[in-house]
Amino acid sequence: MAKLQDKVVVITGGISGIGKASAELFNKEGAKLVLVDLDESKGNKVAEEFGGETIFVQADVTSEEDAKRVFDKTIEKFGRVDILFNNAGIGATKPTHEVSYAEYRQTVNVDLDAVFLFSKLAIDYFREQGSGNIINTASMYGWIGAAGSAAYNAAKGGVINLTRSLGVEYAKENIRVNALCPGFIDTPIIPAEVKEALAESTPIGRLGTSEEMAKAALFLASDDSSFMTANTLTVDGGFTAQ
Ligand SMILES: NC(=O)C1=CN([C@@H]2O[C@H](COP(=O)(O)OP(=O)(O)OC[C@H]3O[C@@H](n4cnc5c(N)ncnc54)[C@H](O)[C@@H]3O)[C@@H](O)[C@H]2O)C=CC1
Ligand SMILES: CC(=O)C(C)=O
Repeated sequence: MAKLQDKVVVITGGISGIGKASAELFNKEGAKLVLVDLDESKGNKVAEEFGGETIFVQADVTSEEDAKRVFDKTIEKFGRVDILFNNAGIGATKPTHEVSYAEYRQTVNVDLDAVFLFSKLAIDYFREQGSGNIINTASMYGWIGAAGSAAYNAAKGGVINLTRSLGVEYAKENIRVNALCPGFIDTPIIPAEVKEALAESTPIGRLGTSEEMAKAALFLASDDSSFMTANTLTVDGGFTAQ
């Protein structure tokens, strides 16, 4: 039996990197997908590759109006929503003294505030339905300090504790909330010129792949993790143990 048969899954940042690999795996496991991202033509192409049970909704995750439209389209097409994968994100690599307040706000807006916005809207449907599952892509940088990405790290730390708080708050309503905390993964968010150094700094000696993150996300999305909520899954090649 497929692990996500007929489950309706909304994946933000679903057309690149970790989100796209997860969409591919979830699709193989029988899910109906709503891919959410910024680039309309790329999004429609990716959705077409997946076939009839996938739609793409162009949206900026920081916009409340766009977020509401995502759920309206999801209900219009599939009649329900079972899983929300808050995965969209932007990196931020600059010394803090060079970061403007507007840049800080944008990082926190995409990487943290949007997770609250989408979760809140999903929870309304989940409470009505009597079940639901939220997966948030945080980061190992939510656990540790690292130079040059203070806003990003603050946002991801916030995602971890937002996850715990929502998980505790809605556990009795059959709504699970967990976070995936990847280490350095080979996706477009990592600048090409630092990949080798990041691989060397990782105990396993390489970057992780999007496909490896997708398998971890599938664990959180499926009943394989049925007793897990308000918690985190760190998949980092040993980085945070150093
Ligand atoms: N690649 C890595 O080493 C790590 C990535 N992460 C997190 O994984 C998540 C996925 O990132 P990757 O797959 O690595 O990068 P990616 O750049 O391949 O994917 C991120 C996606 O989010 C979308 N996105 C960005 N801003 C958006 C907005 N305002 N509205 C809608 N969509 C938006 C992008 O267009 C892109 O498709 C992010 O939350 C990132 O912070 C966490 C730890 C490590
Ligand atoms: C993007 C990135 O490098 C992490 C660790 O989140």
